Amino acid sequence: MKQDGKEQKKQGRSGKKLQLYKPRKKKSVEEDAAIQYLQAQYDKINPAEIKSFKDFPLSQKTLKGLRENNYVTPTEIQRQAIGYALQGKDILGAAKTGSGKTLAFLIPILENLFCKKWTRLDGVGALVISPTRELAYQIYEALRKVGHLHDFSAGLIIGGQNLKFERKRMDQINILICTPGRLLQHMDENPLFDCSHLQILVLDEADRCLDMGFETTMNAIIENLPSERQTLLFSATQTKSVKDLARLSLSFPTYIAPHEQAETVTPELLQQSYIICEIDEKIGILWSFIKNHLKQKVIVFMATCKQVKYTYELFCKLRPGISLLALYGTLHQEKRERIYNEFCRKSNVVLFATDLASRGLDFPRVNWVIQMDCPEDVETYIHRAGRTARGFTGKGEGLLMLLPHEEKLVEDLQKSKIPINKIQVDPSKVVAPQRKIESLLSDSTELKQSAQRAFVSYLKSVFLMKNKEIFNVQLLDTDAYARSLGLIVPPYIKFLKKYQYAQKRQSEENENSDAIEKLKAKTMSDEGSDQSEAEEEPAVELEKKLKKKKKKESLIKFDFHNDADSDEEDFLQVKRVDVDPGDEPLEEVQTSSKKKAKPLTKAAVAKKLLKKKIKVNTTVKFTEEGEAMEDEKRDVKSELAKQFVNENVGGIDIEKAKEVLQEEDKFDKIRFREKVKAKHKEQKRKLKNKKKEEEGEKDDFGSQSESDGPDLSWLPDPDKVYGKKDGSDESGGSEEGSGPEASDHEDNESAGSGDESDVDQKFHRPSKRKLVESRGIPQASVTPRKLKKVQDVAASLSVSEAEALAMQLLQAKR
Ligand SMILES: Nc1ncnc2c1ncn2[C@@H]1O[C@H](COP(=O)(O)OP(=O)(O)OP(=O)(O)O)[C@@H](O)[C@H]1O
Repeated sequence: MKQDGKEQKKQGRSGKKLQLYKPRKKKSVEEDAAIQYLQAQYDKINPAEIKSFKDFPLSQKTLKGLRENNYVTPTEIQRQAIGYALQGKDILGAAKTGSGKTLAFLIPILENLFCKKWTRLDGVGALVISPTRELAYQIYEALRKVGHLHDFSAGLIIGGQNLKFERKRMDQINILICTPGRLLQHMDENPLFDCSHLQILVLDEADRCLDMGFETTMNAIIENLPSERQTLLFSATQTKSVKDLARLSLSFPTYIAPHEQAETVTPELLQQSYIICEIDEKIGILWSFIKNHLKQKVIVFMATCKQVKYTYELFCKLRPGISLLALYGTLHQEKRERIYNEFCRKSNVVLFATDLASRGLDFPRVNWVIQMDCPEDVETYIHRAGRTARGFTGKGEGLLMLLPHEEKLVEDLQKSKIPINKIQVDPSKVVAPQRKIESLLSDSTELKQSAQRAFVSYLKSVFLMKNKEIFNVQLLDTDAYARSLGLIVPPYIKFLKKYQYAQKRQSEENENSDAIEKLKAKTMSDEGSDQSEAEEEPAVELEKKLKKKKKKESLIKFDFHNDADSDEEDFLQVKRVDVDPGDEPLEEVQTSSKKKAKPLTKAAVAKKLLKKKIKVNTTVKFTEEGEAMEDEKRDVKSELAKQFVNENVGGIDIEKAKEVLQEEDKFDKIRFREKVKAKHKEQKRKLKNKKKEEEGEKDDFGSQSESDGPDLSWLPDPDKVYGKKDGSDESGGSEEGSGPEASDHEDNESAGSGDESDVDQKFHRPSKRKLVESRGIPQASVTPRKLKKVQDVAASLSVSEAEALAMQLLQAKR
């Protein structure tokens, strides 16, 4: 059927072809004859009889191409697979790494298209899909070398290249080598892309192409391909999954695994060993290894791009004395190609790489493969290790670094027929450039950030691994790992904290549900006896409470969009899950979201204080106007203390501090004495005021101030006029006149004197001293203001009035 469709197509275009191309009648007759002969031989192929490529019924162009590249004797997989492939069978090919699987599918492709007289105008006849760009490039190069004598056009369609350029040429390509993503892009977007006449589909590293990572892409690609085609699957770790094979709709595939009965699944000349070390020893061991293998070609595999990037940057700065290269997925395509070619070319070089370089890449003469981080599974180990000891005679060594709890992997390796031996590291030969790394990091923020990223990405990769028996992030000494990378302060591992928190919650929930179960069980067992309803309540109640708690918790779930590894800031979003909004108040959510706000650490507080230049443990008092008052106690007075404060040196000099305190003590004593004096003065003043007040209350004239009321100092001194009554009057001063007796008399007087008594009460009673002064003391000694008052009052009263007033006063006194 395939053949028929092809023939029809060719006939339909034949007229056009003759006009465009030179007639090649003679040549085509010869070719037809050759093709017929070859095709007739296909059924007779016996792999056991094949000694060289010549023994296969191959076209002269292919044989010449092989010869030119020194391919004379086919490898085991080539011997067994090529015959079946030429017969048009679907193949599942599994063979050790470096055993020549590439030629095992390239030769059948060339022969298939040759026999079908495929031309440029026939479009895509063969499709080879590879999981990585580098591998696709390598296959393309191998095809160009072996198939250059054929007239087919070949194209490499991988990501990171010029899409427009590829688009225009897609309709002219006969053999297409591609990666899944880019192929699907052309299938979806490029109207010129047509693979409806595809003859052969090849999946190199088939198990990888069909695994979870490429599942949807591959499914979409397969849907676009004609179902009538030959399919060849090759890998060192071939899939036998019925599901995978069903996806590809293989028709009775032939399983070819020449090494299935072999003692080992890895190349015979590959010497494999492993060491057990602590996580913080890895960098030192790697550094020492490189320093001891300066004349070798080494590949170092790590778990993540960020680790590769950091180790490369760090080791470049440490200058080990050998070329260093790094190959990982996030590099620009051009750079990836340059590094790939450079590593192929050089002989004394170290390549740090991710698993991007673990499959299929055929770097020549690699001496060592170091697996610095535990491989995900046995398959990954096989592919990584297989980058050395390739081809017929290739030798090589592999070293696997494992953490103590990762040693379980060795059992799996040995079960999978991988001969691996444990070796010990000679500690005397391990020199970790720890100090140098730390100083490099302190000098370069970029390098430090790179280290932080490497740290987090490694932990995350461990966390995401499926095999939890081997990969357990909880068992890692993260602080030690951070230190080994040169990070004195280990970065915050957000995703891990989140996970630990979730786990804690889970265990709490489990405990609670256990408690419920126990209570329920108890209730059930007691049911036979006299069990009241009230006694059943605890289990039910507890369950209800837990349900309520769960509901509350579901309200306050947060969605951390950007995870630990992301360099962006946190973005918190409240996510309400399966909750009836009527059940719980909104406040609940809000308060909880506040609680979830970033915790204020002591370090953060200290930073804030430093930034705002706030002195801790100090009290600042403010006036009512809001002005800061100086704290006298904290003011230093002595010169020595001032000097001490200004020096502001870290640490405490006890002796000097003592001297300063003694000096300050003197000033403190003076200050204290002054304070006591002031206090006494104040007390005296208060007492005086109090007395004055009391006096004022009892005073007939209602005023204590000498200046306030009318001054009657001009009146004659009653003592002088009437003689002294007793000695106490004089000694008591002005206050003596306001005794209890006087007040009694005043009361009586006021009762009988009518208006006059009212007038009396308005005037201040002058002190005896003033009365004396107004008479005897020269006027110059009286203050001008008082003098004026005296004059004013004197002027306002007539002599008789004044005398009457004086008499009244004297009577009252008596
Ligand atoms: N018949 C041969 N004679 C000599 N050298 C060969 C032959 N076939 C392949 N080689 C060489 O062996 C090396 C490994 O071949 P190839 O890359 O095809 O191995 P592979 O089985 O695909 O390995 P992997 O599983 O790692 O992809 C290549 O350098 C290739 O040139």
